[in-house]
Amino acid sequence: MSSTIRNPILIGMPAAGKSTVGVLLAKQLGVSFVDTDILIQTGQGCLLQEIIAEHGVAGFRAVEENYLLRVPPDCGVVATGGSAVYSQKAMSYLRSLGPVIYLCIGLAALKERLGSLDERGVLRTPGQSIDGLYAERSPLYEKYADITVCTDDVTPDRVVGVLLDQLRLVSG
Ligand SMILES: Nc1ncnc2c1ncn2[C@@H]1O[C@H](COP(=O)(O)OP(=O)(O)O)[C@@H](O)[C@H]1O
Ligand SMILES: O=C(O)C1=C[C@@H](OP(=O)(O)O)[C@@H](O)[C@H](O)C1
Ligand SMILES: [Mg+2]
Repeated sequence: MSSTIRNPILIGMPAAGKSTVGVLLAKQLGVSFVDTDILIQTGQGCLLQEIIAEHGVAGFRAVEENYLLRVPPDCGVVATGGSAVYSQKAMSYLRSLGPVIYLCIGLAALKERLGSLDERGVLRTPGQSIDGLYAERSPLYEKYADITVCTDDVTPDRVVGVLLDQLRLVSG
């Protein structure tokens, strides 16, 4: 790794930009990039939506936890799926690998970016609204965050710039 910054772990709501920003950040740092959604899909040999359809919300969480716990220690930047924070065990493990970065987004901007929750395969209880999901998850993202960066009205490149400044501050 080109600096003392170890394995930044990105968390946040679906469509906050974890996958988009993660790969750009990895390129800037000269390190690898892992998207845990891709780890799950390639490991299971099917799409996330298919896992959710077959095993339900609780089943998907169990599968996801298993893959999060197997993220290798020197993996570079990690983009998690939005539901990663439901596993305290997985979050404790990921926090041991590097700083956890919460990419936050306001509810209005999220609604514009997100589109259909079902098409994106977002985990939720039947009939749960975006507002309900946002209220349920925001405290979890805040609880695990070492660094929080807001992404409303900010381009992905600019988010990476802000993040690099913050990471250098915490890494000394
Ligand atoms: N900072 C940003 N500003 C505007 N659109 C963004 C930004 N970051 C990501 N996007 C767009 O939002 C969508 C979701 O991004 P993605 O990286 O897949 O989010 P996540 O991995 O958090 O679910 C994509 O269409 C992406 O191009
Ligand atoms: O928030 C969620 O419930 C989910 C987010 C997805 O990842 P992104 O956050 O990258 O969209 C993916 O892990 C899965 O479809 C569940
Ligand atoms: Mg993603």
